[in-house]
Amino acid sequence: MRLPNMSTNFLLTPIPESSDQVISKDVKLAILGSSSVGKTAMTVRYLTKRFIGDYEPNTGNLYSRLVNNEGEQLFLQIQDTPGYTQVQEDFFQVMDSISKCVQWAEGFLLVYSITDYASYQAIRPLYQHIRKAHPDAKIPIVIVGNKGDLLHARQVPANEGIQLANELGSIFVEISTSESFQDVSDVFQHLCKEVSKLNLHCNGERRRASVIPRPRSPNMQDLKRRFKQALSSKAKSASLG
Ligand SMILES: Nc1nc2c(ncn2[C@@H]2O[C@H](COP(=O)(O)OP(=O)(O)OP(=O)(O)O)[C@@H](O)[C@H]2O)c(=O)[nH]1
Repeated sequence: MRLPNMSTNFLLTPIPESSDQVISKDVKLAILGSSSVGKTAMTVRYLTKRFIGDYEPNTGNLYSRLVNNEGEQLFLQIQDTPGYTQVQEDFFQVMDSISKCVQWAEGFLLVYSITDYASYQAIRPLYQHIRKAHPDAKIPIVIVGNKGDLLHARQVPANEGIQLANELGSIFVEISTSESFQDVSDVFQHLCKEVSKLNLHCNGERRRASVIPRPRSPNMQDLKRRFKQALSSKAKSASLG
């Protein structure tokens, strides 16, 4: 599903044309938070390993990638969402695209900057928005305190992040996107794993692996045997009648 009003930025690894295997799992993640907390930087860091300093304010890009998560191949889509502040002119438009994104995604990164207390305060309403949209589902959510390298400018103590996450029942991690690719990667990988587990659970069946073999052509021996069986039971019922 494409989200309306959102451009698509495909950092796409081509899907291999394997003869007898098809990719079976989609994982749809969304990254939400106030403006300038580092949502785009985090996403690009995860997908390219690089930290790129400056981005245009983002209006909502969808990134797609094939990833390997603990041996399981996933078709990962990450929706980067526009940052919002409650005073901005296009607040309702932004909230509308965030709402669509919240409906669409299966796992969420809620990001604030440790240097911006208001961005921390935006996490709870975003969290409630997600819970409202998915009242019955145990949607995986990770709260991320980003810009952990800017300790001199810290406005949000780490224990406030921990406290909020405990209260909301989600996972919390403080990271620096600029300093650690590994930390960023761990967050995304964790969320992929949780969504993938949940999908298994929700489908009510254990899918054997991330790849499902294409159906094979019918077994001729088996067809002949069943045909014979059908003929003999017909013959029996004719002789009885
Ligand atoms: N020092 C430091 N700067 C960071 C970090 N992560 C992001 N930034 C910087 O923060 C600024 C905002 O980053 P973006 O990724 O554009 O933030 P965003 O949340 O996508 O912002 P919007 O597009 O407005 O929603 C950029 O100048 C980044 O270089 C970090 O971990 N440390």
